[in-house]
Amino acid sequence: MPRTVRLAVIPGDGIGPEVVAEALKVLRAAVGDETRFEETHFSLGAGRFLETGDVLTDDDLAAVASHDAILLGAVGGVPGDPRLANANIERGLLLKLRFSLDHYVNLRPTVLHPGVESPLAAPGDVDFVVVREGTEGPYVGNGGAIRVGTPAEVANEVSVNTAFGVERVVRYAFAAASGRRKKLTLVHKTNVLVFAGGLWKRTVDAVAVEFPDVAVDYLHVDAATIFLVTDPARFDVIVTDNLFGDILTDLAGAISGGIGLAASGNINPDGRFPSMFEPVHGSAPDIAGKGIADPTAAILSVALLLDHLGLADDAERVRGAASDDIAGRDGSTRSTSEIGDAIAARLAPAAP
Ligand SMILES: NC(=O)C1=CN([C@@H]2O[C@H](COP(=O)(O)OP(=O)(O)OC[C@H]3O[C@@H](n4cnc5c(N)ncnc54)[C@H](O)[C@@H]3O)[C@@H](O)[C@H]2O)C=CC1
Ligand SMILES: CC(C)CC(=O)C(=O)O
Ligand SMILES: [Mg+2]
Repeated sequence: MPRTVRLAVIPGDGIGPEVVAEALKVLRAAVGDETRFEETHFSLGAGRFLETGDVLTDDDLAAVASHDAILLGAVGGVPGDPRLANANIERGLLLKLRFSLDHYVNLRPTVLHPGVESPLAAPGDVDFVVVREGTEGPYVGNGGAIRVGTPAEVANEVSVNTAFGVERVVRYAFAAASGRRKKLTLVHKTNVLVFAGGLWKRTVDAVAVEFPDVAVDYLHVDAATIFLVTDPARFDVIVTDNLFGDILTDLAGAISGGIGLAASGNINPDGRFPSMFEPVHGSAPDIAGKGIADPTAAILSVALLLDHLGLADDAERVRGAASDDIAGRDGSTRSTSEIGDAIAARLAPAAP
Protein backbone atom coordinates (compact mmCIF):
# COMPACT_ATOMS: atom_id res chain seq x y z
CA MET A 1 0.00 0.00 0.00
CA PRO A 2 1.70 3.27 -1.10
CA ARG A 3 2.00 6.08 1.43
CA THR A 4 -0.23 8.99 0.46
CA VAL A 5 1.03 12.52 1.05
CA ARG A 6 -1.63 15.22 0.79
CA LEU A 7 0.12 18.19 -0.78
CA ALA A 8 -1.38 21.69 -0.83
CA VAL A 9 -0.09 23.56 -3.87
CA ILE A 10 -0.22 27.37 -3.90
CA PRO A 11 1.24 28.51 -7.24
CA GLY A 12 0.51 32.18 -6.46
CA ASP A 13 1.34 35.10 -8.71
CA GLY A 14 3.78 36.13 -11.43
CA ILE A 15 6.40 33.47 -12.00
CA GLY A 16 5.00 31.42 -9.09
CA PRO A 17 2.79 29.19 -11.28
CA GLU A 18 5.58 28.87 -13.87
CA VAL A 19 8.17 27.54 -11.42
CA VAL A 20 5.69 25.43 -9.44
CA ALA A 21 4.68 23.57 -12.61
CA GLU A 22 8.31 22.53 -13.07
CA ALA A 23 8.76 21.67 -9.40
CA LEU A 24 5.75 19.36 -9.56
CA LYS A 25 7.09 17.75 -12.73
CA VAL A 26 10.29 16.96 -10.87
CA LEU A 27 8.46 15.81 -7.74
CA ARG A 28 6.38 13.37 -9.79
CA ALA A 29 9.50 12.05 -11.53
CA ALA A 30 11.43 11.72 -8.27
CA VAL A 31 9.19 9.68 -6.04
CA GLY A 32 8.97 5.95 -6.29
CA ASP A 33 5.83 3.79 -6.30
CA GLU A 34 5.81 3.64 -2.53
CA THR A 35 4.74 7.30 -2.21
CA ARG A 36 1.76 8.95 -3.85
CA PHE A 37 1.34 12.72 -3.77
CA GLU A 38 -2.29 13.81 -3.79
CA GLU A 39 -2.27 17.46 -4.86
CA THR A 40 -4.86 20.09 -4.00
CA HIS A 41 -4.31 23.33 -5.90
CA PHE A 42 -5.30 26.58 -4.21
CA SER A 43 -5.90 29.77 -6.12
CA LEU A 44 -4.46 32.33 -3.71
CA GLY A 45 -2.55 35.53 -4.19
CA ALA A 46 -2.85 38.95 -5.76
CA GLY A 47 -4.70 37.53 -8.76
CA ARG A 48 -7.32 35.91 -6.56
CA PHE A 49 -7.69 39.09 -4.50
CA LEU A 50 -8.33 41.14 -7.63
CA GLU A 51 -11.01 38.67 -8.71
CA THR A 52 -12.79 38.08 -5.42
CA GLY A 53 -11.55 40.58 -2.83
CA ASP A 54 -10.36 37.72 -0.59
CA VAL A 55 -6.77 37.22 0.49
CA LEU A 56 -6.90 34.22 2.83
CA THR A 57 -10.21 33.34 4.42
CA ASP A 58 -10.56 31.16 7.53
CA ASP A 59 -11.87 28.40 5.26
CA ASP A 60 -8.83 28.72 2.98
CA LEU A 61 -6.52 28.50 5.97
CA ALA A 62 -8.29 25.48 7.42
CA ALA A 63 -8.24 23.74 4.04
CA VAL A 64 -4.53 24.37 3.51
CA ALA A 65 -3.77 23.34 7.10
CA SER A 66 -5.49 20.00 6.61
CA HIS A 67 -2.69 18.86 4.26
CA ASP A 68 0.57 17.11 5.07
CA ALA A 69 2.78 19.70 3.39
CA ILE A 70 2.58 22.81 1.23
CA LEU A 71 4.40 23.83 -1.94
CA LEU A 72 4.22 27.54 -2.72
CA GLY A 73 5.49 29.46 -5.74
CA ALA A 74 5.46 33.14 -4.83
CA VAL A 75 2.81 35.71 -4.07
CA GLY A 76 2.51 39.42 -4.62
CA GLY A 77 1.73 41.70 -7.50
CA VAL A 78 3.63 44.50 -9.12
CA PRO A 79 5.02 46.61 -6.28
CA GLY A 80 3.04 49.84 -6.07
CA ASP A 81 -0.03 48.52 -7.93
CA PRO A 82 -2.76 50.81 -6.48
CA ARG A 83 -5.39 48.06 -6.79
CA LEU A 84 -3.43 46.06 -4.19
CA ALA A 85 -2.88 48.99 -1.82
CA ASN A 86 -5.27 47.62 0.80
CA ALA A 87 -4.67 43.94 0.21
CA ASN A 88 -1.24 43.42 1.72
CA ILE A 89 -0.91 40.03 0.11
CA GLU A 90 2.48 39.35 1.66
CA ARG A 91 1.27 39.92 5.18
CA GLY A 92 -2.31 38.71 4.75
CA LEU A 93 -1.40 35.55 2.91
CA LEU A 94 2.23 34.51 3.13
CA LEU A 95 2.97 35.70 6.65
CA LYS A 96 -0.45 34.61 7.85
CA LEU A 97 0.32 31.09 6.64
CA ARG A 98 3.75 31.13 8.28
CA PHE A 99 2.42 32.47 11.56
CA SER A 100 -0.77 30.40 11.72
CA LEU A 101 1.06 27.20 10.88
CA ASP A 102 3.81 28.05 13.36
CA HIS A 103 6.63 27.93 10.83
CA TYR A 104 9.16 29.10 13.35
CA VAL A 105 12.12 27.82 11.38
CA ASN A 106 12.69 29.40 8.00
CA LEU A 107 15.42 27.19 6.61
CA ARG A 108 17.51 28.58 3.77
CA PRO A 109 20.47 26.51 2.63
CA THR A 110 23.10 28.11 0.39
CA VAL A 111 25.46 26.05 -1.74
CA LEU A 112 27.68 27.16 -4.57
CA HIS A 113 26.99 24.31 -6.98
CA PRO A 114 29.86 23.03 -9.09
CA GLY A 115 29.95 24.89 -12.38
CA VAL A 116 28.16 27.95 -11.11
CA GLU A 117 29.88 31.23 -11.51
CA SER A 118 29.77 33.29 -8.35
CA PRO A 119 30.16 37.04 -8.66
CA LEU A 120 32.68 36.78 -5.81
CA ALA A 121 36.37 37.03 -6.64
CA ALA A 122 37.29 34.15 -4.32
CA PRO A 123 34.13 32.36 -3.25
CA GLY A 124 35.87 29.38 -1.63
CA ASP A 125 33.55 26.76 -0.20
CA VAL A 126 30.07 28.21 -0.01
CA ASP A 127 27.94 25.78 1.95
CA PHE A 128 25.94 27.21 4.80
CA VAL A 129 22.40 27.27 6.12
CA VAL A 130 20.54 30.28 7.38
CA VAL A 131 18.08 29.43 10.14
CA ARG A 132 15.83 32.46 10.07
CA GLU A 133 13.23 32.86 12.79
CA GLY A 134 9.87 32.77 11.01
CA THR A 135 7.13 33.88 13.37
CA GLU A 136 8.39 36.91 15.25
CA GLY A 137 10.58 39.98 14.77
CA PRO A 138 9.46 43.11 12.98
CA TYR A 139 7.14 41.12 10.68
CA VAL A 140 4.41 40.45 13.23
CA GLY A 141 2.45 43.60 12.42
CA ASN A 142 2.92 45.16 15.82
CA GLY A 143 2.90 48.76 14.76
CA GLY A 144 0.88 51.72 13.76
CA ALA A 145 0.99 55.20 12.42
CA ILE A 146 -0.57 58.50 13.31
CA ARG A 147 -1.13 61.65 11.29
CA VAL A 148 -0.61 59.56 8.17
CA GLY A 149 0.21 61.55 5.08
CA THR A 150 1.00 64.71 6.99
CA PRO A 151 4.44 66.17 7.65
CA ALA A 152 3.91 65.16 11.29
CA GLU A 153 3.41 61.47 10.57
CA VAL A 154 4.87 59.01 13.08
CA ALA A 155 5.12 55.32 12.16
CA ASN A 156 6.17 52.41 14.36
CA GLU A 157 6.94 48.82 13.47
CA VAL A 158 7.89 47.00 16.64
CA SER A 159 10.08 43.91 16.61
CA VAL A 160 8.65 41.21 18.85
CA ASN A 161 11.10 38.69 20.29
CA THR A 162 9.97 36.25 22.95
CA ALA A 163 12.16 34.06 25.13
CA PHE A 164 10.07 31.09 23.99
CA GLY A 165 10.32 31.97 20.30
CA VAL A 166 14.02 32.76 20.33
CA GLU A 167 14.98 29.70 22.34
CA ARG A 168 13.19 27.20 20.12
CA VAL A 169 14.75 28.47 16.91
CA VAL A 170 18.18 28.76 18.53
CA ARG A 171 17.90 25.15 19.71
CA TYR A 172 17.00 24.05 16.19
CA ALA A 173 20.02 25.93 14.82
CA PHE A 174 22.41 24.35 17.32
CA ALA A 175 21.10 20.89 16.47
CA ALA A 176 21.55 21.68 12.76
CA ALA A 177 25.12 22.88 13.36
CA SER A 178 25.86 19.79 15.42
CA GLY A 179 24.93 17.65 12.42
CA ARG A 180 27.10 19.72 10.05
CA ARG A 181 30.49 21.44 10.48
CA LYS A 182 29.71 22.39 14.07
CA LYS A 183 29.81 26.14 13.82
CA LEU A 184 26.97 28.47 14.68
CA THR A 185 27.03 32.19 13.94
CA LEU A 186 24.47 34.41 15.60
CA VAL A 187 23.78 37.46 13.45
CA HIS A 188 22.07 40.42 15.06
CA LYS A 189 22.78 44.04 15.92
CA THR A 190 23.28 43.75 19.67
CA ASN A 191 25.22 47.00 19.91
CA VAL A 192 22.14 49.03 18.98
CA LEU A 193 19.13 46.75 19.31
CA VAL A 194 20.07 46.06 22.89
CA PHE A 195 16.80 44.60 24.13
CA ALA A 196 16.10 42.13 21.33
CA GLY A 197 19.82 41.57 20.75
CA GLY A 198 20.38 40.93 24.43
CA LEU A 199 17.72 38.24 24.46
CA TRP A 200 19.18 36.55 21.37
CA LYS A 201 22.75 36.67 22.72
CA ARG A 202 21.85 35.39 26.19
CA THR A 203 19.76 32.61 24.66
CA VAL A 204 22.58 31.49 22.38
CA ASP A 205 25.04 31.54 25.28
CA ALA A 206 22.68 29.49 27.45
CA VAL A 207 21.85 26.87 24.82
CA ALA A 208 25.54 26.64 23.81
CA VAL A 209 26.28 24.88 27.09
CA GLU A 210 24.23 21.91 25.85
CA PHE A 211 26.16 21.76 22.56
CA PRO A 212 29.82 21.81 23.61
CA ASP A 213 30.83 20.42 20.19
CA VAL A 214 29.48 23.53 18.40
CA ALA A 215 31.74 26.58 18.12
CA VAL A 216 29.78 29.80 18.54
CA ASP A 217 30.52 33.02 16.71
CA TYR A 218 28.72 36.34 16.68
CA LEU A 219 28.52 39.02 13.96
CA HIS A 220 26.64 42.26 13.73
CA VAL A 221 24.40 42.07 10.69
CA ASP A 222 26.25 44.79 8.81
CA ALA A 223 29.56 42.98 9.27
CA ALA A 224 27.87 39.73 8.27
CA THR A 225 27.10 41.23 4.85
CA ILE A 226 30.81 41.95 4.42
CA PHE A 227 31.88 38.41 5.29
CA LEU A 228 29.17 36.83 3.13
CA VAL A 229 30.90 38.53 0.22
CA THR A 230 34.56 38.34 1.30
CA ASP A 231 34.70 35.05 3.19
CA PRO A 232 31.49 33.00 2.91
CA ALA A 233 33.40 29.83 3.81
CA ARG A 234 33.46 31.01 7.42
CA PHE A 235 29.74 30.25 7.73
CA ASP A 236 28.19 26.91 8.56
CA VAL A 237 24.87 27.66 10.29
CA ILE A 238 23.66 31.23 10.75
CA VAL A 239 20.84 31.89 13.18
CA THR A 240 19.11 35.22 13.01
CA ASP A 241 15.81 37.03 13.27
CA ASN A 242 13.07 37.29 10.68
CA LEU A 243 14.11 40.58 9.07
CA PHE A 244 17.88 40.06 9.05
CA GLY A 245 17.33 36.52 7.74
CA ASP A 246 15.14 37.79 4.92
CA ILE A 247 17.78 40.24 3.77
CA LEU A 248 20.81 37.99 4.25
CA THR A 249 19.26 35.17 2.25
CA ASP A 250 18.73 37.29 -0.84
CA LEU A 251 22.42 38.18 -0.57
CA ALA A 252 23.22 34.50 -0.03
CA GLY A 253 21.33 33.74 -3.25
CA ALA A 254 23.23 36.40 -5.13
CA ILE A 255 26.67 35.08 -4.12
CA SER A 256 25.80 31.50 -4.96
CA GLY A 257 24.61 31.80 -8.53
CA GLY A 258 21.49 33.87 -8.31
CA ILE A 259 18.14 34.03 -6.59
CA GLY A 260 16.77 31.52 -9.10
CA LEU A 261 18.72 28.79 -7.29
CA ALA A 262 17.80 29.65 -3.69
CA ALA A 263 15.42 27.23 -1.97
CA SER A 264 13.67 27.43 1.38
CA GLY A 265 11.49 25.61 3.83
CA ASN A 266 9.13 27.11 6.37
CA ILE A 267 9.26 24.40 8.96
CA ASN A 268 7.06 23.54 11.90
CA PRO A 269 9.52 21.15 13.53
CA ASP A 270 6.93 19.92 16.04
CA GLY A 271 4.88 18.47 13.16
CA ARG A 272 1.67 19.98 14.51
CA PHE A 273 1.13 21.86 11.26
CA PRO A 274 2.15 21.25 7.66
CA SER A 275 5.47 22.78 6.68
CA MET A 276 5.68 24.91 3.56
CA PHE A 277 8.36 24.88 0.88
CA GLU A 278 9.01 27.73 -1.52
CA PRO A 279 11.76 29.41 -3.46
CA VAL A 280 13.36 32.37 -1.67
CA HIS A 281 12.45 34.69 -4.52
CA GLY A 282 9.23 36.58 -5.10
CA SER A 283 6.77 36.69 -7.98
CA ALA A 284 9.19 38.61 -10.23
CA PRO A 285 6.58 40.61 -12.18
CA ASP A 286 9.39 41.93 -14.40
CA ILE A 287 9.85 38.52 -16.05
CA ALA A 288 6.46 36.90 -15.42
CA GLY A 289 4.79 35.30 -18.44
CA LYS A 290 7.98 35.24 -20.48
CA GLY A 291 8.91 31.64 -19.69
CA ILE A 292 12.41 32.63 -18.63
CA ALA A 293 12.23 32.25 -14.84
CA ASP A 294 14.71 29.78 -13.42
CA PRO A 295 12.65 27.02 -11.74
CA THR A 296 15.68 25.52 -9.96
CA ALA A 297 14.93 27.24 -6.64
CA ALA A 298 11.43 25.76 -6.63
CA ILE A 299 12.85 22.37 -7.63
CA LEU A 300 15.42 22.47 -4.83
CA SER A 301 12.59 23.43 -2.48
CA VAL A 302 10.97 20.13 -3.47
CA ALA A 303 14.15 18.43 -2.23
CA LEU A 304 13.68 20.15 1.14
CA LEU A 305 10.05 19.01 1.14
CA LEU A 306 11.14 15.41 0.51
CA ASP A 307 13.73 15.65 3.30
CA HIS A 308 11.05 16.90 5.64
CA LEU A 309 8.79 13.98 4.76
CA GLY A 310 11.58 11.54 5.56
CA LEU A 311 12.20 10.72 1.89
CA ALA A 312 15.92 11.50 2.11
CA ASP A 313 16.92 9.30 -0.85
CA ASP A 314 14.42 10.97 -3.16
CA ALA A 315 15.55 14.37 -1.88
CA GLU A 316 19.16 13.53 -2.62
CA ARG A 317 18.25 12.38 -6.13
CA VAL A 318 16.47 15.67 -6.82
CA ARG A 319 19.46 17.63 -5.54
CA GLY A 320 21.79 15.49 -7.62
CA ALA A 321 19.72 15.95 -10.78
CA ALA A 322 19.49 19.70 -10.23
CA SER A 323 23.18 19.94 -9.47
CA ASP A 324 24.10 17.97 -12.62
CA ASP A 325 21.84 20.19 -14.67
CA ILE A 326 23.37 23.31 -13.14
CA ALA A 327 26.90 22.01 -13.80
CA GLY A 328 26.06 21.60 -17.48
CA ARG A 329 24.71 25.11 -17.96
CA ASP A 330 26.76 26.85 -20.56
CA GLY A 331 25.24 30.29 -20.47
CA SER A 332 22.77 29.60 -23.27
CA THR A 333 19.22 30.53 -22.40
CA ARG A 334 16.76 27.75 -21.76
CA SER A 335 13.11 28.28 -20.99
CA THR A 336 11.59 27.57 -17.59
CA SER A 337 9.99 24.37 -18.86
CA GLU A 338 13.13 23.22 -20.68
CA ILE A 339 15.03 23.37 -17.39
CA GLY A 340 12.23 21.52 -15.57
CA ASP A 341 12.06 18.89 -18.30
CA ALA A 342 15.82 18.38 -18.25
CA ILE A 343 15.95 17.90 -14.48
CA ALA A 344 12.91 15.62 -14.48
CA ALA A 345 14.45 13.56 -17.30
CA ARG A 346 17.53 12.92 -15.17
CA LEU A 347 15.22 11.32 -12.60
CA ALA A 348 13.25 9.15 -14.96
CA PRO A 349 14.03 5.45 -14.58
CA ALA A 350 16.49 4.23 -17.22
CA ALA A 351 14.83 2.44 -20.14
CA PRO A 352 15.15 -1.37 -19.83
N1 LIG B 1 7.88 34.44 -0.90
C1 LIG B 1 7.20 35.31 -1.65
O1 LIG B 1 6.12 35.00 -2.12
C2 LIG B 1 7.80 36.64 -1.91
C3 LIG B 1 7.05 37.58 -2.56
N2 LIG B 1 7.61 38.78 -2.90
C4 LIG B 1 6.76 39.66 -3.70
O2 LIG B 1 7.13 39.48 -5.09
C5 LIG B 1 6.94 40.70 -5.81
C6 LIG B 1 8.25 41.09 -6.50
O3 LIG B 1 9.22 41.38 -5.50
P1 LIG B 1 10.72 41.74 -5.81
O4 LIG B 1 11.18 42.58 -4.71
O5 LIG B 1 10.87 42.23 -7.22
O6 LIG B 1 11.52 40.36 -5.64
P2 LIG B 1 11.67 39.11 -6.63
O7 LIG B 1 12.41 38.08 -5.87
O8 LIG B 1 10.33 38.72 -7.15
O9 LIG B 1 12.56 39.63 -7.85
C7 LIG B 1 13.83 40.24 -7.67
C8 LIG B 1 14.64 40.09 -8.97
O10 LIG B 1 15.03 38.71 -9.09
C9 LIG B 1 14.57 38.18 -10.33
N3 LIG B 1 14.13 36.80 -10.11
C10 LIG B 1 13.38 36.36 -9.08
N4 LIG B 1 13.14 35.06 -9.20
C11 LIG B 1 13.77 34.64 -10.32
C12 LIG B 1 13.88 33.39 -10.98
N5 LIG B 1 13.31 32.27 -10.48
N6 LIG B 1 14.58 33.33 -12.13
C13 LIG B 1 15.17 34.44 -12.62
N7 LIG B 1 15.10 35.66 -12.04
C14 LIG B 1 14.39 35.76 -10.91
C15 LIG B 1 13.40 39.08 -10.74
O11 LIG B 1 13.20 39.02 -12.14
C16 LIG B 1 13.85 40.43 -10.22
O12 LIG B 1 14.69 41.05 -11.14
C17 LIG B 1 6.47 41.71 -4.78
O13 LIG B 1 5.08 41.76 -4.83
C18 LIG B 1 6.97 41.14 -3.46
O14 LIG B 1 6.26 41.61 -2.36
C19 LIG B 1 8.93 39.05 -2.67
C20 LIG B 1 9.72 38.14 -2.03
C21 LIG B 1 9.21 36.87 -1.56
C1 LIG C 1 6.68 38.74 2.60
C2 LIG C 1 8.17 38.61 2.74
C3 LIG C 1 8.55 38.38 4.16
C4 LIG C 1 8.64 37.52 1.86
C5 LIG C 1 10.10 37.46 1.69
O1 LIG C 1 10.73 38.33 1.15
C6 LIG C 1 10.80 36.30 2.19
O2 LIG C 1 10.28 35.53 2.99
O3 LIG C 1 11.97 36.14 1.81
MG1 LIG D 1 12.80 37.85 0.97
